[in-house]
This record gives sequence, structure tokens and C-alpha cells, in this order.
Amino acid sequence: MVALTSCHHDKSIGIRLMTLSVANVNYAYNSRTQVLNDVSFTIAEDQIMGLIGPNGSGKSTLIKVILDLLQLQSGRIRIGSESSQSRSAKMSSIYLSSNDYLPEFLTGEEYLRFMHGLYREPMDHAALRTQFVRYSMRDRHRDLIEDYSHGMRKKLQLIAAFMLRRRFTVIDETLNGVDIDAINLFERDIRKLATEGRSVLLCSHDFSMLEHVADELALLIQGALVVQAPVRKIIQDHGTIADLASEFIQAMEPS
Ligand SMILES: Nc1ncnc2c1ncn2[C@@H]1O[C@H](COP(=O)(O)OP(=O)(O)OP(=O)(O)O)[C@@H](O)[C@H]1O
Repeated sequence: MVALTSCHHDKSIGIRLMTLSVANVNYAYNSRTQVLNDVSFTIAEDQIMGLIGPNGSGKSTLIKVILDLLQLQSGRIRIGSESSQSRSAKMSSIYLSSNDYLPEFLTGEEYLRFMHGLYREPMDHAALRTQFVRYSMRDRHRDLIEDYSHGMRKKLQLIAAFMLRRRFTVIDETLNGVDIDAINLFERDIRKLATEGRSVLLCSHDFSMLEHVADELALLIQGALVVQAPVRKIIQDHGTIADLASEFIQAMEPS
């Protein structure tokens, strides 16, 4: 096994406020399976961080530990200045999960009202209708989620995130199955969140989308974070994110 522990940082950034700081996090589901190994990284305000890694490398586990859906076993996680377990951290974060388990018995509009209720935010009905039109779902907010296609369920989750505009948005593979028009809109909408000073953790196997949209990239291999680097530096040094990923994955394969 090649030791690959270097993390690259962009020295030109200077001092920035951090939305997320993860320090020395380990996680094991049981005594035989150590899934996360001493993971440390940060996401600055106004930054979109892409999270990549092979299947089973621990990306979803890391996200669940960050959001306190799995209990932190060791290390420290802060969202802003608060512990990730605090109520204020939870109120300032939104999670779009990789599955599309949504309450089938609600309409899209009722689901969004429910989400706004959780965050104690008033819902802007005009904004809701606008988002449904933008994401090619005109008038479908009145239909039961049960009747939505797979892509429509994903788009409903995206609309929730773009209406609620939390300080920290976490997206785990939510874009699978979403059409190209919606991806283009998503890229524009997610950049707007970042320009407002919000932060995004975007886990995806779609490297070309990440090349468009992410500022920074984190690569997780076998539960270890082997790279945190600005995307433009990766493209400068390696050509593409895919090239960087395959270089590291090959280097870590047993010879
Ligand atoms: N509830 C669980 N109990 C035991 N092991 C689990 C559990 N959930 C995940 N694992 C294991 O933890 C490891 C990491 O899984 P995880 O889902 O975090 O990977 P991932 O990087 O998100 O993968 P993918 O790209 O395939 O979605 C895998 O070996 C997986 O089998």
C-alpha cells in the first residue's frame, strides 16, 4: 500500500470563515468494519465541495456522521461554531439523501409546507409555483408524490433545498436520473447559493458535473481522505477529476 496522506490547500485563499470543520473523525459500524479513518477537512463559507470516492469508500457514512444521523464515535465536527449535534447546527443544514424515500401520501406542495414547518420558515407560494415551472413540473405540486416519477422526486428535493436556502446543504447522489435541463438549472441554482455565502457538500460520481460546479474536491479511498484540493488546481495538475481519481485508486491497489 502506498502512503497517500498529503492534503493540498490553496494558499491564495487567505483566512476564510468555515461552515464545516471535520477533525479526526473515525467510524466503525461494528468491531470488524472500520469505515472512516481519521478524516479531517473543512468547507469554507461560499464554497461547493465535491465528495468523490469508489463504491463503499465511506462517503454516505461520512455524510451521515456529519449530520448526526450516525453517532460521532471519535473526533470533532462543527457546523459554524456549533457542535454538529446541536439544534442550531441541524436548523442550519439540509440533507438531500441518495434515496428518494418521500412521504407518498403528501402532494409536492404539502411536502414543501411540511419541510418549511420543520425549519420554522413561512412558505412563499409564488416561489413554489415558479420553481415547479422552472423545473418543468408546472402545476404538479398539487399531485401526490406517489404519482411522481423518479426524476420528479429528485427535483422536489432540490426545490426544497433551493426554497429553504440553509447555510449548509448536503447532497448525496440526488442528481441521479435527473434530466439535462434540470442539471443545468441545478448548476446555476447551487452556484447562487454559494455566492450568497452558503456552503454545499455535493457527493457524486458525475465528475464532469463536479468540474463545472465544485470549487474544491475531496477524495475518499477506503475511508481515508487522500486529497482535498481546489478543482481548478486538479484540472491544472491532472487534466480531469477522473484522471486524479484513477491515479490515486491505482496507487492504493495492493501490488
Ligand atoms: N448500516 C451499515 N452496517 C454495516 N456496514 C455498513 C452499513 N452501511 C454501510 N456499511 C458499510 O460501510 C462501507 C461504506 O459504505 P458507504 O455507503 O458509506 O459507502 P459509499 O462511499 O457511500 O458507497 P457508494 O458510492 O457505493 O454509495 C461499506 O463497506 C458498506 O458495506
